[in-house]
Amino acid sequence: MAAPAGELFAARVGRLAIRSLYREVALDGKPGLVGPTGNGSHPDMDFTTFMRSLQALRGYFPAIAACGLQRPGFAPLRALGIAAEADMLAATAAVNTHRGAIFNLGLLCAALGVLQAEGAASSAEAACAVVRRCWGADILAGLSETSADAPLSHGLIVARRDGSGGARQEAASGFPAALNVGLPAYRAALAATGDGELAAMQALFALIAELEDTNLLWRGGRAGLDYGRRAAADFLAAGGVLAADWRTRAVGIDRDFVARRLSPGGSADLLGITLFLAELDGLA
Ligand SMILES: CC(C)(COP(=O)(O)OP(=O)(O)OC[C@H]1O[C@@H](n2cnc3c(N)ncnc32)[C@H](O[C@H]2O[C@H](COP(=O)(O)OP(=O)(O)OP(=O)(O)O)[C@@H](O)[C@H]2O)[C@@H]1O)[C@@H](O)C(=O)NCCC(=O)NCCS
Ligand SMILES: Nc1ncnc2[nH]cnc12
Repeated sequence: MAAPAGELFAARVGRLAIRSLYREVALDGKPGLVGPTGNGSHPDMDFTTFMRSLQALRGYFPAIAACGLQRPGFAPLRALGIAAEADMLAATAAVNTHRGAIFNLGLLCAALGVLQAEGAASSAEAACAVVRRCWGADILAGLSETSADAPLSHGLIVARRDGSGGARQEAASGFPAALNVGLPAYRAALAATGDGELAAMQALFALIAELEDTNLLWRGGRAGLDYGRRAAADFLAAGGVLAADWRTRAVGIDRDFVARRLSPGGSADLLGITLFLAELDGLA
């Protein structure tokens, strides 16, 4: 018997989510980040840890897309996200690989479910607008909440110390960094080179240059964030991936990030989201 349409839809969304996260981690030479041939500023994880994490999340993205078909409030999405975090931590021996992605990409998968239920076409702009419209207020409420079951995260610590809205602000605002920075950089570099990996690298540097990445803030404070953003902006000003010597420059930035223990983990998550959004037009 054929699977119901909702199940097929959710499975398609889930496959796109996993593929986008795979493309992010498989991109080699990212500064300070884990890739297939290095672990950047992360002694506690490597490429295999990320593969285990992705395997553990295979069921989550279709499940949250299917939940979106019911046009849910925030509470059921949060419950799915918390369960997925537990699955991730069990698969990685308690290393945090995809916390941001579980949250960000989970919300976007649910948004696609809402659009499908409303009979609306899916696009990057429409999916981001659903997240803002349907769940933005509940997401922001979490910024001021702490309790025994919601202990202080690194993001909440830097929110209080440095006044950064972090992952919650980005999601509640409808992912402006992914829509207005990552996606245009990705599309322009893809048009110029025809190479998806080069385009992804350009998008990553564009995101690092602009984002208030709470991982950079957590690891390096305001000076670390400023350093990381300036290094990425200089890379782009020198031509980014269109410059003949871009790989040498990227290797130098990676070396500098590792020497300072800096990791742009939030920008890496938003690259995963950018790659997801780039494939949304026409996903029915
Ligand atoms: C709402 C949550 C995302 C929690 O957010 P919060 O800010 O309170 O908590 P964090 O634990 O800091 O996680 C946020 C992660 O989001 C990524 N991120 C950072 N900046 C941004 C940004 N500006 N925009 C978007 N996303 C951003 C980033 O994720 C990556 O970093 C992870 C590694 O982080 P961490 O362990 O802190 O780093 P290390 O430096 O390695 O630690 P040490 O070695 O020093 O110990 C990595 O996983 C990347 O993903 C931030 O870390 C959400 O998690 C939440 O509330 N969940 C509950 C479930 C829920 O509500 N779900 C809703 C429906 S899905
Ligand atoms: N490739 C990566 N390396 C380190 N942290 C990350 N968070 C998301 N992707 C990451």
